[in-house]
Amino acid sequence: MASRIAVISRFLKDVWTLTRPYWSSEERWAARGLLAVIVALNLGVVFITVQLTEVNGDIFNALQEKDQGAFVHQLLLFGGLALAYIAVAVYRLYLNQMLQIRWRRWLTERYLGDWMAGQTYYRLQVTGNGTDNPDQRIAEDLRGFVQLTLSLTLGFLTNLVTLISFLAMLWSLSGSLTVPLFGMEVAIPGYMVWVALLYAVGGTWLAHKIGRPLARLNFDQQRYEADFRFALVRLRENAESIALQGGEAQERRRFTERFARVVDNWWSIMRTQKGLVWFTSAYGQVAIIFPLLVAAPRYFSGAVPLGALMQTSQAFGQVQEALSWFIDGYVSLTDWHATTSRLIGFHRAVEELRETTRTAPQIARAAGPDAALRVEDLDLALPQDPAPLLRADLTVQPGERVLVTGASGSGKSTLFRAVAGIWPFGRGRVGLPSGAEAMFLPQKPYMPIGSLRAAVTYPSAPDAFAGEAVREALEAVGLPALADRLDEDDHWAQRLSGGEQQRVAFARALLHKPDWLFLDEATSACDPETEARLYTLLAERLPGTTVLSIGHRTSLTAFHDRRVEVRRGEDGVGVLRAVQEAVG
Ligand SMILES: Nc1ncnc2c1ncn2[C@@H]1O[C@H](COP(=O)(O)OP(=O)(O)OP(=O)(O)O)[C@@H](O)[C@H]1O
Repeated sequence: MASRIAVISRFLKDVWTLTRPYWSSEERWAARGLLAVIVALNLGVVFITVQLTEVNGDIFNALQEKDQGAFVHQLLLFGGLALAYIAVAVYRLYLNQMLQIRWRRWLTERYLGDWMAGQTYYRLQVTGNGTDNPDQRIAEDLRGFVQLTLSLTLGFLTNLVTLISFLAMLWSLSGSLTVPLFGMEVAIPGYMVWVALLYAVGGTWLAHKIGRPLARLNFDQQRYEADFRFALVRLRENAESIALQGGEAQERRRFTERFARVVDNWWSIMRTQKGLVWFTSAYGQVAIIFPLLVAAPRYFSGAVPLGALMQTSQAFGQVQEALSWFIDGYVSLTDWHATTSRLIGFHRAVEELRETTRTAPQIARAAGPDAALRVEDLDLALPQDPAPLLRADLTVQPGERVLVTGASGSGKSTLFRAVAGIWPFGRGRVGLPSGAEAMFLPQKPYMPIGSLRAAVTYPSAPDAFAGEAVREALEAVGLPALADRLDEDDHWAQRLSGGEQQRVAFARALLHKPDWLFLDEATSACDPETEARLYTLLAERLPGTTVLSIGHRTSLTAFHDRRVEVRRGEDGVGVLRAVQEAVG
């Protein structure tokens, strides 16, 4: 019990951690004002429903009495109330949705900010610390959290007020019932209240018993559908590799397996729902007659008029509905709990990452006294393993062209990541001169989806360079045919060949004219002539740019002033050493 309380209080704390920031943000007054209006409208709906029920009773009384004047009067009253109800119901939903989107927009901005700041998105991925699918957290869970938090809290308030109002109405309508018990006459005051409570609690309990597996089954269904969809997306993303290797049979088997789970689970949902609908339909039908049946004796005895009978029946229905909300609410609560837990997991992972970034030993970034790149006493490590992967000491003077070589997996790309400042794992110092413009060209350049112009000018905006300059850069790297397609939208990563994508990246470098250019096997997909042409272009067009390349081909040495190589030291750790050879 104590541990259960601890779990609940921890969960509520988590909810508070997620909820508080918006309600105390710069938007707080607008948000609180909007919430106050929505609460008032919700209470307004309950109030008007109570009034409507009473007018409804009076209409039947007028009918019974054949009092046409009173009948018309009550009808007009009913019409006025119904109009008010419609207006309140419309704005209750409209303002609720307005608050949802404002809150969600604020939270999304904040989560996106946290995710992008300090390359958190990258570090979370390389450290792999338990936050799967951050995209789902930001796109779906934030929406779910906002929607469920509002619907649960407002639902709680509205149903509580409805329950109290209609219980009071039922109490005043039902009078007391006298039942013979052990030869005595026992009076049960407000007996309809007890009957309604029994009926609602009993019925909902039975529905809960029959439909209980549904919560789990629905949860599983979402997961199986997502797994199936993900397998299809993987095929689309890796279409070429799979087609080349003839992996269709394997993939097809995977699809069939995953889809079979979707179908199996669906059958279980169907069976459970069938049982539930048998019950709920019967329960719903009986609910129309049941209160009439129970209250009828007092009507026939003349104790209450027809209107009171009808009003009793309506109030009974409202009580039953409100109570069912409380008992059924567990499904939404489970959903809310899962969503909140996923969001809080993401929030914690980001906080922890920030904390370790602040406190854990890591590679220091410090610009040296001059304009050189300095890598000093660097011990590169992996995120999960503090043992050194590569030791490096390197100074590169401005204007130099240096080639880095070494065995596959020896840590060359990781060294570049450290120089770029996105790899903090390890010790030592790395410093690029402050204010220097650096550009990194990886082996597989990123191609944003959109126009070719946007792909060539990336990471600057598409209009950052004159159209003529962009066209000229594409022609220079040997892609004249693309120069006329700058405004064509496409999935360029799939449309262009590997070598063409690498040439687009070179065109980027020509446009941006960085002071420092880092090339990580940036010409590996090009033929030797194209590679030579690209490096010659760099020398001609960017004579002042310092170049540091990673590459395996010996032909690359001709385009560099010197070469450094990663070699395995006596202790098995890679060490970066200068290679004495005539190059250039
Ligand atoms: N996020 C990571 N978590 C664990 N290990 C990693 C991670 N990133 C890289 N590694 C490992 O670090 C080692 C060095 O990788 P790196 O990419 O720097 O090698 P490389 O010298 O550039 O290789 P190649 O020449 O094949 O490109 C590899 O063994 C790789 O598996």
